[in-house]
Amino acid sequence: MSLVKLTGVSVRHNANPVLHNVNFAIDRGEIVTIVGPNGSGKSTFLRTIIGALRPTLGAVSRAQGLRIGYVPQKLHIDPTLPLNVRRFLSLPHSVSDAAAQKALEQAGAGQLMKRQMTKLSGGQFQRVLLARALLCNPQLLILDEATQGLDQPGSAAFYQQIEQLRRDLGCAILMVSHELHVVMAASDRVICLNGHICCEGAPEHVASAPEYRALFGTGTQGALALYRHEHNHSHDHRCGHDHAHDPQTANAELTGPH
Ligand SMILES: Nc1ncnc2c1ncn2[C@@H]1O[C@H](COP(=O)(O)OP(=O)(O)OP(=O)(O)O)[C@@H](O)[C@H]1O
Repeated sequence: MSLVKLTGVSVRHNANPVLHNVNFAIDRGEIVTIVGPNGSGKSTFLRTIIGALRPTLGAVSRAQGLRIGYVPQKLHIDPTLPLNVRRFLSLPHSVSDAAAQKALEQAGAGQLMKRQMTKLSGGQFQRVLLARALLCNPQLLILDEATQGLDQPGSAAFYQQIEQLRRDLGCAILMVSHELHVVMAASDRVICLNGHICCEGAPEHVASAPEYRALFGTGTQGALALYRHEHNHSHDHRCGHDHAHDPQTANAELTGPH
């Protein structure tokens, strides 16, 4: 059974339709990335999955007792507030030193326990948010533009950490990102959202889909290939070559264009 399943889900904000007839499921251990232009409903989609928003039509089902870890798009911390990482991880629920340290290590931030939150770099801050999401030992980890503001090497390192987490913890990962060239290489499946699911499939397939190209142009595919090439050299667990790309085959394998 899927961890979360959306069937015919539509969502309105006030009277405005934001999501229309969305069908989606994520299984254990999968990494799924949502891409889409600004205002296309990505955050609304994630908030519906978490249960923070109710669909106006359709149904959301979750595996019983599902544990979800959520890394938000932004988190503002009052710069005048003295708050170190250890105390931050105990908000709102107190956690042990051992649990806090373990979560930080899983997030690649094992040295940050005593640091002030407001003194962290952008990349360190995101890793602490990730550690906080890991405290519940999630079966599904959800990240909303988690690398906003990081430079490209910082983003690439962050997403490699995500892949490592999937290997170590076996959790499924659902993330939103604009950084297609970095994120797509780490994803099993990419969904292109623009109020509805325009197209979905393996990263290379979506990158060549007409619906995707209409929204994002054609420029990202070269960057994707470049990233994948570099990525393979630094990680010998992946296959060491790129697969020849045939747009016609790719399009044939896409599901659900509307
Ligand atoms: N709480 C709200 N009340 C009213 N309208 C909202 C609310 N939240 C979002 N919207 C509207 O719903 C639409 C989709 O917003 P959403 O934040 O889901 O898009 P997004 O794809 O995540 O955007 P971005 O890439 O800019 O973060 C937008 O038009 C937005 O203005």
